[in-house]
Amino acid sequence: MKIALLGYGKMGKAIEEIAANRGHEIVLRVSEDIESYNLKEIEIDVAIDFSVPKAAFKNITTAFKNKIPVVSGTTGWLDDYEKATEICKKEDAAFIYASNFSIGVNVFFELNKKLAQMMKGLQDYSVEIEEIHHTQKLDAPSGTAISLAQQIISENPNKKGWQLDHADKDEIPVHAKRITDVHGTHTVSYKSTIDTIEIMHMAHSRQGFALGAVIAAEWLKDKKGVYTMKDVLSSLFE
Ligand SMILES: NC(=O)C1=CN([C@@H]2O[C@H](COP(=O)(O)OP(=O)(O)OC[C@H]3O[C@@H](n4cnc5c(N)ncnc54)[C@H](O)[C@@H]3O)[C@@H](O)[C@H]2O)C=CC1
Ligand SMILES: O=C(O)C1=N[C@H](C(=O)O)C[C@H](O)C1
Repeated sequence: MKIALLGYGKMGKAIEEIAANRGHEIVLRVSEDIESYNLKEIEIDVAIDFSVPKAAFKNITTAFKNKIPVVSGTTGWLDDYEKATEICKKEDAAFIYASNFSIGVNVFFELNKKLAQMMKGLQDYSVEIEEIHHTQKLDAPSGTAISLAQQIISENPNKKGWQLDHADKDEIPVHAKRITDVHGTHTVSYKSTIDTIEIMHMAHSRQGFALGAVIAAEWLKDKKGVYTMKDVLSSLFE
């Protein structure tokens, strides 16, 4: 598979290594807007975008206009997600976005939904989310923490939204901490005066995110349409 890396930072480099181990070729490494490249001149099977919030939408939709399938893991640009999916469909391209490509986190997402279903009627418990990441991270809270909050909100009619730190009773407080060299730790806690129930995922490196993104790219390569990581991992969750 010929891969274009949109964003060649920490994740771009981790993906390069895993892609090479799986027999793929990196044909383009981009650290600026892809409008400055003539994509028609390069043979690309799939683009993998791990860049910066301000660049993601333009780079992803430029790839769609060149009929290149896109796997995107960039966080912090999701106000434009619906617009991106419309352009994908209009251009008959293919797209997977995930706030977290790690297979472990996708299992954690399923646990989070199940736990939220079980806890929604237990009014003595209050729910909160904590995420910890390295100090270079540009966005807060993390995309993964937002996904976790949205999953709880979908299951629990008493929760209408989320807020960083100080939340009203009908909102979920999300705490974002920045500590050197932490790859990504997410905890969902339900606390009462009697006890605490917690689920936690801790990434030990960037390998899990990178492997998940390459698996998603292999799965998406010959497809059209808009998908999620749950589609990619459907056989795991049957
Ligand atoms: N969905 C997931 O599983 C994961 C998502 N992420 C997200 O991926 C993104 C990148 O993370 P890192 O690699 O750690 O960040 P990084 O800061 O190491 O790399 C970002 C790269 O984007 C490049 N860039 C800047 N402007 C650009 C433009 N206009 N077009 C293309 N590239 C441009 C920068 O030169 C830099 O090399 C972040 O949004 C992060 O939250 C990170 C890990 C896992
Ligand atoms: O920036 C990171 O590093 C990460 N970002 C993603 C997020 O915002 O959820 C995923 C992972 O936690 C690492």
